[in-house]
Amino acid sequence: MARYSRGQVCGVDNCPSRLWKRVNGQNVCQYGHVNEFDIEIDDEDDMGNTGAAGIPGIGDFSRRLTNVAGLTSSQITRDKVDQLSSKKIQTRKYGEDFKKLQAKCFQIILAKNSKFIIEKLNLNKEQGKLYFSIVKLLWIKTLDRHLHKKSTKSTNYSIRFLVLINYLAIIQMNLPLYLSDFISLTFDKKFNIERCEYALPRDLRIQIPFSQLKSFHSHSTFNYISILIKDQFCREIIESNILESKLNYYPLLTRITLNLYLSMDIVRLVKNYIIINKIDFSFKECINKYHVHPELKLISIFIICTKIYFMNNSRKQYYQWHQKYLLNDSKFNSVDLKKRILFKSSFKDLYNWNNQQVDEFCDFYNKNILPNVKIYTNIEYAYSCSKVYKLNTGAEIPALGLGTWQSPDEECFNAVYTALTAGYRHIDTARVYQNEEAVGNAIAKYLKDTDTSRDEIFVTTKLWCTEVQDPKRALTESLKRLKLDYVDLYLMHWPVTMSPTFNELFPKSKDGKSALLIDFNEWNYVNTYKAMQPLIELGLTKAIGISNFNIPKIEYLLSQPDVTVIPACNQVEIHPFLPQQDLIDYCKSKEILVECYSPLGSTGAPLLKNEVIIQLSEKYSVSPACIVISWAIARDTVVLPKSVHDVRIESNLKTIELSSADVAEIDQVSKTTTQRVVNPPWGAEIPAVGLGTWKCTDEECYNAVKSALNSGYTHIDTARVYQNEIAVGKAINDYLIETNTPREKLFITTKLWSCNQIEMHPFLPQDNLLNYCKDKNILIQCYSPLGSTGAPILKNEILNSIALNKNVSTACIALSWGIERGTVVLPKSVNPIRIASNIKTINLTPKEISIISEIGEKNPKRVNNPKWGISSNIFDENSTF
Ligand SMILES: NC(=O)C1=CN([C@@H]2O[C@H](COP(=O)(O)OP(=O)(O)OC[C@H]3O[C@@H](n4cnc5c(N)ncnc54)[C@H](OP(=O)(O)O)[C@@H]3O)[C@@H](O)[C@H]2O)C=CC1
Ligand SMILES: O=C1Nc2ccccc2C1=O
Repeated sequence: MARYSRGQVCGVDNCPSRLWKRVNGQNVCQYGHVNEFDIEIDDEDDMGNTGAAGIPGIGDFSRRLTNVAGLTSSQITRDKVDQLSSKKIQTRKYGEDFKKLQAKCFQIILAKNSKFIIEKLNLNKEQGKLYFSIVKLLWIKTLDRHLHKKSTKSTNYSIRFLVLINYLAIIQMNLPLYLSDFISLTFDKKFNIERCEYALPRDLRIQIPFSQLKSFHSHSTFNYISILIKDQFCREIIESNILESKLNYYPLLTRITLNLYLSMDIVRLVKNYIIINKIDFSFKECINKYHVHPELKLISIFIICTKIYFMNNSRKQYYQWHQKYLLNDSKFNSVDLKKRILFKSSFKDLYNWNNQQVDEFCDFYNKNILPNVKIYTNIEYAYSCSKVYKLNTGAEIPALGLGTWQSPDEECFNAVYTALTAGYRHIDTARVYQNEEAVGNAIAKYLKDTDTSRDEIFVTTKLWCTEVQDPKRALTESLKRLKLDYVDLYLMHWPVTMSPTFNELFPKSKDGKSALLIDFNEWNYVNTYKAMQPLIELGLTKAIGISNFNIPKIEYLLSQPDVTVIPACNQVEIHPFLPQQDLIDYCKSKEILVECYSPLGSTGAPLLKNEVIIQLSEKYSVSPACIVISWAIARDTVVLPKSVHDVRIESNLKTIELSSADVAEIDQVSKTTTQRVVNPPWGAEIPAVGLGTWKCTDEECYNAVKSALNSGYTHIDTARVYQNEIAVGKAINDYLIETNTPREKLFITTKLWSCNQIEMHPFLPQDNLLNYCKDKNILIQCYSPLGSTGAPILKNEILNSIALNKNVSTACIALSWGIERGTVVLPKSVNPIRIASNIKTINLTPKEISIISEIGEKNPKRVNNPKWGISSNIFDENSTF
């Protein structure tokens, strides 16, 4: 029979045995625990220099943690569980057994917890091992005190104690994680501390007496924090182990300042601030009155002072500091210490470290590991955005909200719940997103789960274009889906009216190509807005607003006599590719808050691939999304990033303060890339007859345009090269004001110099080109439809005879021919009578059309052929010049 040999502590069920023997090729301890791993028997050291899987130094304890976590499945462990199960009634009677069981459970959770934190902080293998070593150190110390010393007072291990262990482990390591962050981390739904016994294997769980279950539970964040802070045990640890009853802020402050490579001037600044303002850092304060944790207090003051410091110094200094910080010092030779910690130190060493050694370790950690820790969102710079604006109603609106377009039901539910849990207080949805129900369910669940009051969350929905004629019914139905009594903001989604229906969201025109729109005169956005105004009084919404409105539309809306409520918001597409500064300035002047939709460039988030954005994200060590979102916040606009991924939802909430130079740099991005991503195919209409304006003086042009508009033209054609855009613009604007006509009733064309509007008239029918363009769905606009100066077309005998026959003018025949062929004609005239008559066209028979076309087919005549000074003819079909 094999003899027992002395080895490392077994650790399974906190078994203290060090005696091992080999049974059937496995190591079995004196109490029957089997260990699957190779154990160095006769190793004097508890941890030894040999660990699991051949990793030197650190590992055995981790292995023990994982062993008990049920991640291995040795037969003996199973037998032991069976044995416990069969004796469960008896086991429950024994307080001491329960204490051990609890300790074991906590150890399991601690292992899971630690793994979670390693994952969350994205620590690499080496960093993870270091982290584990500190957790182990604290855990063993605790076990030692509470279990092995067998104090007469019965000590239950509660979940708050366990959490505290992890937190203390973290602050010991100087990880950039503070109490509030940590607590929210523990409340992350991936790490469900509320019912943490469910983290245990079932067999173990059933061992917990019902009367003790509550020690595994926690109820609300608030309770949780207060218990955490009040708990006698925690106080003991805080006071005796980690910090004094009053935070000695000076070393911590110096350390932070040095770690961040900041000037020691900041230490002086903070110190003066603390002295002048008599800031108290005692823990008692925070324990008794639930004040801010002293560390957090210090950090806040530190941040404020650093900001003041940089504000009062040159920008250059800030850049120099930032470069230094980013570069870090790679020169620090740490090999020895690193070796010592990783390879030479045993558990015993760690256990016996004095304060100086722990400090040394922390310094090493800070200087060599921390700066390399690539945390997705830089906790040191990025903070959960808590900015709010005041609406013109007096209500507050959180600057950052969750977008939900293209978030299908189930994903949407998760996204909204995750967002609210992460701290979002603003959700944007719309009737047309077809997810109001999911949004409502998530909000309802969150409010119930967390006992949060409805008025803490800002909810926006939008009126869809098919329902604009009955906004009261539309909103009532939205509220039903949202399970809310009111929304905080109700927006007119688009200044567009579609054929009214509550059953279909996208009724199409007969050809199926475009949305089925209602004529502007029949119902337009002014009617819609007026119908929305009473919704506030009815209590269905706290505010109303608009979306997708440009300046002329807002101007027109506000100029209407019965528009009495200034829209609270205008939600429009804004991102660095489409900054719309003019619109923002205009809205600000009218006290309308701008909300930016598609802030990342919508589907596929194209903004995040932009070079300027990427460079800035590297400079600030944050994600590109953080830069784009922070830019919107810096411009005092609301921003609505959408995501259905938890990690993105959480990180999108964290914003940074960009320097004004960087904001200005992002403002310039649109100079190289301009892009509107949301442009629904509403299918704009183009009036078949437009007024041509080439070759007339400013005065003639002004009068001609005015006269044309007064006689019913809604289409005016001009061009940069006609040098009359100012006159055309003045005539149009005067007309709009005088007749109170909205801008969108008119169709205005201008041309980039060298555009491809073509010469086309009966002398130059260009059938090939016409058919080619028709095939490609390109609309032809005919310039010189009467043959330009002198109108030679009007002298043509064939045209004259047809005109005579039909009792109309020859001009009418030439223009009607153009329209019948599906082209736009642009006759120019400065004579009011001619202008008025040119808009009147008639139908021609196919025969008449082909007779007219034959005029030019036989002998085409071009009247406009500028001398470009090149050898080839620009109109030659074989020339690609
Ligand atoms: N009033 C209006 O007419 C309009 C309003 N809106 C509103 O604005 C909101 C936002 O606009 P939207 O067009 O959705 O687009 P966004 O600009 O918010 O971009 C969303 C896209 O970016 C991805 N994404 C989100 N966060 C990140 C990240 N951190 N890193 C990488 N990719 C990321 C998302 O993917 P994933 O989800 O897979 O994470 C999704 O593909 C809408 O959801 C809607 O509420 C939008 C358009 C029009
Ligand atoms: O919210 C919207 N997002 C969109 C994207 C494309 C077209 C229309 C819309 C919306 O109305």
